[in-house]
Amino acid sequence: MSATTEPLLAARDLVKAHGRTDALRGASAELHAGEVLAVTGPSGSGKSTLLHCMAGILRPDGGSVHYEGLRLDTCTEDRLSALRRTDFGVVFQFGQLIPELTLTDNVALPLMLAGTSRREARARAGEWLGRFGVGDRADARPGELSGGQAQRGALARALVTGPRVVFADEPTGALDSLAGEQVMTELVSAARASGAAVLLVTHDARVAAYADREIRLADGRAAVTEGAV
Ligand SMILES: Nc1ncnc2c1ncn2[C@@H]1O[C@H](COP(=O)(O)OP(=O)(O)OP(=O)(O)O)[C@@H](O)[C@H]1O
Repeated sequence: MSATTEPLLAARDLVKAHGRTDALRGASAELHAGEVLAVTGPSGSGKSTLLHCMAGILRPDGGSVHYEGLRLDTCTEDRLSALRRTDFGVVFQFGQLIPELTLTDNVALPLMLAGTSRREARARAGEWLGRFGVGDRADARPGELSGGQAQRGALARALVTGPRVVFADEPTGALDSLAGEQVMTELVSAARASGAAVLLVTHDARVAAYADREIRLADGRAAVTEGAV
């Protein structure tokens, strides 16, 4: 990863308050194409807020977020929604699969929202579920799955559209350490195989060790110089 290439996604001097709490106070981060970047730091340091601002889920109060040529922090909701459907995938701590839908339909949904036919979307969902080792659970609903199986389904849902960036917020936070290691290994290898960059928020050094690079937040801004993990 050359430091001279333009970042794919760049947050600069972000400021964001939640009510009276200053969650970000001048946080900056750059994500390059194809890299896995860990954002670490203690509880409350602003990691999730930074991820949400960089994913266009939250609008910062100050600073900027650039994704390729686009200013995410000022672009329209419609443009942001379209981008989140096509270019971004998200995985959260508790998979957040839709409980009423089967695993296949959960994974097929982002494709269908992007205009793919149901039949084609379900076929591609099935391939991704197989790739993540949960093909045999395709017809199960989330409530019938183990935490690790549900999280693999969430990974499949995040990657099925071929995103350029996967945002993963404590993706192993609800899993035991073995399941967590498996999910991290699968996330990183699937992202590398498809060329997606990963912005990984974690407070766990073992999870951060899967990243190419780490930035550490403290009190809403970068605490130390960026460096290799
Ligand atoms: N929706 C909200 N409403 C009010 N305060 C919030 C909200 N979300 C976050 N905060 C506060 O903003 C600060 C930063 O929170 P954030 O979740 O970004 O930190 P974090 O580093 O991801 O923490 P954790 O590791 O505990 O998830 C914290 O003080 C938190 O309590």
